[in-house]
Amino acid sequence: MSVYTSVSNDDMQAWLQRYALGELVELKGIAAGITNTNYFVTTTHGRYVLTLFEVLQLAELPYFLKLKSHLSRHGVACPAPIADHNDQFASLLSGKPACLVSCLHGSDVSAPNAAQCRAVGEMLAQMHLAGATFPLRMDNPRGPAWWAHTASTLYDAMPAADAAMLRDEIAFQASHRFDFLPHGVIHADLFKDNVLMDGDRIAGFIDFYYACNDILLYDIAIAVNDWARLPDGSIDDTLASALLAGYQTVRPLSTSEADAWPVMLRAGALRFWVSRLLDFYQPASGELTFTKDPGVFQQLLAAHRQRNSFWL
Ligand SMILES: Nc1ncnc2c1ncn2[C@@H]1O[C@H](COP(=O)(O)OP(=O)(O)OP(=O)(O)O)[C@@H](O)[C@H]1O
Ligand SMILES: N[C@@H](CCO)C(=O)O
Repeated sequence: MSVYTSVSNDDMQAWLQRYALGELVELKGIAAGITNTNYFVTTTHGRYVLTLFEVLQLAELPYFLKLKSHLSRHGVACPAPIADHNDQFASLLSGKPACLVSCLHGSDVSAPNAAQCRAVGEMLAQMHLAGATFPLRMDNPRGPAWWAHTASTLYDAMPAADAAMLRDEIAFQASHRFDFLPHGVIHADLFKDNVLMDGDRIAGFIDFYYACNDILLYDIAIAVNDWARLPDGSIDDTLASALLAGYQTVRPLSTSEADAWPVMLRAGALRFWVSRLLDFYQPASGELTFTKDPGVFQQLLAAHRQRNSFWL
């Protein structure tokens, strides 16, 4: 149960007075989720999701909440943050930065079908277009400088063959930069558990807390690496093609983007191999996150490195 911070009904009712949302009817902890504490909040006006941020600080939230607000205002399926009477999206509750967002009707899927992958691709492209008018900027905190530095702290702890592969891929990526490709706001973590589906329709993208400015194609690669990945670590070409086809109904890829695709898939796999290795070898103190298997992304990266033909 990921309710790390408890909120009493009295505290919630008092905090709700900051909003034009009526009176508290029910407060129910959400079991899913790893990083933050989430509750369903029912008031006399409707149903919302309360997030208490366990890691991010109050001052770090405006970029992410303003982005969600911008995207939602542009019709991208994602929760809309609710502003309080001070026109703020976040304030402290039970000692933690907290916000309320609209509640979506959907749930995440673990084994998506092609129609769902197509819908994800289409919505991702809509998000990329809508992001073009978002005025704030955020550098990618987990880009090439981060993975190179992080890997340097891990090599000694890793089996020699794995460390050699990691070194080799980091050198490969350093010699294949695509900074000339279209950039914009990317989600950067659009895994299956960060999309709520309502049948084959997207109810909403969630968890924008790695969103940043980076290469748009990289965002597609991250999504394909999770949405089309089979339990054995290989990529299902039908699902990958469906996601890319959906994307291209909205934003067709250029020849330069198509040429960069195999390298970008490797970059997406590398980024999550490194973050999972970091969690595995150097778990943060006061650990709230559950370690996910780094081997999955090493396996995927190895498959991408061996493959000669791709879907673009
Ligand atoms: N706006 C929303 N509408 C409906 N349900 C939501 C909404 N936001 C979150 N949820 C539900 O809460 C669960 C946990 O949310 P989320 O995955 O964002 O948790 P987290 O701990 O903040 O992030 P993570 O698990 O990625 O570290 C989701 O799987 C979903 O079931
Ligand atoms: N989606 C990430 C975790 C959150 O960043 C992973 O599966 O490693």
